[in-house]
Amino acid sequence: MSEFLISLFLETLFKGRVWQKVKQTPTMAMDNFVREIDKAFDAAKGKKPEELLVTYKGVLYPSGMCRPETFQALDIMEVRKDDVFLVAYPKCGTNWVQHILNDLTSAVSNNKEEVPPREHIQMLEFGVPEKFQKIKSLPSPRVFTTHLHYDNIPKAVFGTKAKVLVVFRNPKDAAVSYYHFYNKNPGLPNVSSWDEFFQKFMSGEVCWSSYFDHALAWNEHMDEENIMIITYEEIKENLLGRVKQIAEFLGFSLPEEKIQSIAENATFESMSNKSQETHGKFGSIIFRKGAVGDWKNLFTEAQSQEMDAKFEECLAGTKLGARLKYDKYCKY
Ligand SMILES: Nc1ncnc2c1ncn2[C@@H]1O[C@H](COP(=O)(O)OS(=O)(=O)O)[C@@H](OP(=O)(O)O)[C@H]1O
Repeated sequence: MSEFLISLFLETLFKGRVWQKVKQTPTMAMDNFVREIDKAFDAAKGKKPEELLVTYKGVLYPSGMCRPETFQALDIMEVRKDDVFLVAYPKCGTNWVQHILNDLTSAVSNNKEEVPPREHIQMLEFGVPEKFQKIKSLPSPRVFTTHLHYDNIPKAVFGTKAKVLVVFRNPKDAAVSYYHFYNKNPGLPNVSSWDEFFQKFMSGEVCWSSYFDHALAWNEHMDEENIMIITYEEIKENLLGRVKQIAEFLGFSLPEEKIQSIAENATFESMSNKSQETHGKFGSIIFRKGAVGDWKNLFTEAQSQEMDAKFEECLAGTKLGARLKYDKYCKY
């Protein structure tokens, strides 16, 4: 089949006119995904800063990716008990852990040759509402990702036995990563300086709202059945061990060599080397540095103290606060 016919076919598929079980190679699915992100990237370039954001139920979102109709359709999404949900505040390691989950679920999937173009639709709040129709025919186990606050995740997710993996990162590195993302991503309005962004981050005037509100909500739910919390720093400390732990949480039994190869494919080096292929123009924006402690290059002493005080006020003495190892990762 010519490239033109393949793209026409996938385009039709994505628009919802045809949706059946389709045998695609991973490369076909990925190429289509990359085309879609590149399109979104180029479309955002012509927009005015005020057109780049949309507010839904009091929370800011990038208008190029999120629309009210999709949030409404998401509220009534059908959830399966073997679905896997990855929840992460922006810049806490979403793409990293999504990659691990995709590899783990592919490894246990019986229909390995059928690779649905799931990358289009994995992020719950992105894209068109029609995608929820397509989602219905995806084979299990399906993997979904979201940056949404606990309160905005469909209740059905917690009403089933679906597994929920929640990723957090220390707030100082998350803020720095988010700052660079705001400035390099044409889909978000530029901020004039780190100082300006720091204040926005602290007050929650950023897309998906306040880091601290997200953390406080998860602190209340982290011990519930089918919920597992993991931190960026824990994965960084021991990638192989964490891949194993995630596989156990999902109830997957895989050979040691498979776990090892999934971990090898999930190193920052491996993912950033392939990022052009996997994420198109967003590749170099998402896979920036992949380090712990980059905050020391931007935070002033006063900003560091302000963050320390906020952490003390919100999360010190909490279970999630302890897991974040604030003193180890956020102090000089
Ligand atoms: N494999 C691997 N190892 C280590 N670090 C990694 C990896 N993959 C992504 N990253 C880093 O995660 C940061 C991006 O976070 P997200 O994927 O959550 O971003 S997004 O909100 O979905 O845009 C971003 O962090 P910064 O480099 O600090 O900006 C990425 O570099």
